[in-house]
Amino acid sequence: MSNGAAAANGSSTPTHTPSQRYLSTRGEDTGLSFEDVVLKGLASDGGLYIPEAIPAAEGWESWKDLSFVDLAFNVLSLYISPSEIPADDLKDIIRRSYATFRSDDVTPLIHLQDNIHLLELFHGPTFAFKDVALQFLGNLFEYFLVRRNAGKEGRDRYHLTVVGATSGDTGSAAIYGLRGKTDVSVFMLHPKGRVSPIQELQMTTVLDPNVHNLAVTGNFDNCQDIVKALFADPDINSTHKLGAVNSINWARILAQTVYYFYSYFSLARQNPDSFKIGDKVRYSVPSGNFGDILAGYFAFRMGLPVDKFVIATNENDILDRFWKTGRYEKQPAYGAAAEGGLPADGVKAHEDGVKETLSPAMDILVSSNFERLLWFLAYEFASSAGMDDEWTKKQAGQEVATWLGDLRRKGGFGPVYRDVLDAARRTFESERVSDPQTVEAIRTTYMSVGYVLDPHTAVGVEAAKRSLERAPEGTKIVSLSTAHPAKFAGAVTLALQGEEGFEFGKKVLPKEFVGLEEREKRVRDVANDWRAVRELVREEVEGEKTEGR
Ligand SMILES: Cc1ncc(COP(=O)(O)O)c(C=O)c1O
Ligand SMILES: N[C@@H](CCOP(=O)(O)O)C(=O)O
Repeated sequence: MSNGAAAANGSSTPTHTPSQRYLSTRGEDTGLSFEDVVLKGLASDGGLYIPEAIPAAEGWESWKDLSFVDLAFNVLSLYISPSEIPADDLKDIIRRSYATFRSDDVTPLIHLQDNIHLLELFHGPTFAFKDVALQFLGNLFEYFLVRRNAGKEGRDRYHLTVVGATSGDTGSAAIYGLRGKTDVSVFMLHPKGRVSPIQELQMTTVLDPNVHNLAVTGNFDNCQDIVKALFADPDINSTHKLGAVNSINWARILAQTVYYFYSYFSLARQNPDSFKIGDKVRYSVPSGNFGDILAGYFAFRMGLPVDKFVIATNENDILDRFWKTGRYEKQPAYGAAAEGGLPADGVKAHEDGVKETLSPAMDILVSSNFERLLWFLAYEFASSAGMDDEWTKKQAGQEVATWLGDLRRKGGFGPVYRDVLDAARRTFESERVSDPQTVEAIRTTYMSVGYVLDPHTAVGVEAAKRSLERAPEGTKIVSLSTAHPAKFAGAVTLALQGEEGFEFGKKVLPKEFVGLEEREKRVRDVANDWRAVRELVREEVEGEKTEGR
């Protein structure tokens, strides 16, 4: 499969290159514009949007000294036609999105130890990597809505009803990206009692009238399923324009692609003697919904020299099991949980199969973005038949629809064809990191270099170390640091309590989090029932529209 995999297919958007037109992974929606897919979020056939072709980043080497904002403009313009967003407007959206970050580098790279560098992605407003995409997406929604609503009044205005699911971080990042914006209501579903106390406070202390926090009796996957059920419901879709902030929204993946390029150039700048532009780098990515690592895959397919992506999972290890067995199954047929009862490392497994770990944002049973990778793997497999591009794409869409149908009906699919698995293994490898190993990674990192890792980042660092043991001598790895440690006080304190010089309040806690628990909160409990959520959404949006917001 080449970088510019597609030829133009006679789509309805002739001013767009193939990488600026979008199709659904399940094959039924094609030829959509960037604005269409950003506002729709999820395709009507239940699939996720992907560009019809991955563009080659021609001359990417010359981007090496660009600021984050200028680099972002170069990357994003390959996927967004200037006929949709003129260049100056896109530059302005990007500039405003990253002006809210506490670091001039936006996503600074630091040397951790040996050949491991950390890509710090938590310098945005909510101290999590999600801000990189959600600050941008919030401004993008606003841009499209202002344009659509020019000269319109009252009920003629396009009102976006954002519904999202969070295991902790997407929620606050989306809320901070959208709070107070005109013509948008935000409904954020989190699993009640299964996000960290700081994460919960970050969401529930935002009192803007357009923000609604819903605590669902259930797990993250139940929240994600409710969101998908709402998108699939013709009833609410005819009365409300639903919008997505989860990584099912293509703009989330696209914005995250930028920091793979940026970190690559930072690595070259910081290591002039041992890493040159053109050398291959390895990335370790703490993974749950597979969005962050998929953004890296796009950067790689655009031409960034990457030797491997390491998928780092916690004990909710559906991805790790896929890479080991070729089977994608909610319930493991092998490994700790299959050995009967609680696994040896003592993690609590809920009846629903999701384990409650020290890295709760990754407590996810089914990784929604894996579907996008599956499409590219299926496309590559189908292209060996030597048919034309239209046939090949159709075939890929059908294959994905069959796999996802089996996942829904039978709880899993696979083993996939050997060639598909081999292709997945050429670009990715995987590691599963248990809670005790996570604690140990936080402790040993602190003891050796004095750096405090958050538990998700620790999963990535532990996987990075294991991967380097297999890698060719001198390989450099960038491990993604996806959240600030202060968001996960329990895990960090468990690992570091009593260690010399460690004091959570002084060493870890940023001033922005002090006093959060004293603030007023707003949250509603809801059952794990998508119809009940639908009625609540209707009621609230009606109220907002009546008040003219
Ligand atoms: C802190 C943190 N790390 C890692 C992840 C996993 O990222 P992804 O879901 O994109 O795989 C998440 C949640 O998405 C997260 O919040
Ligand atoms: N870990 C996420 C779960 C939602 O994933 P998303 O990237 O698809 O929004 C979270 O913290 O909410």
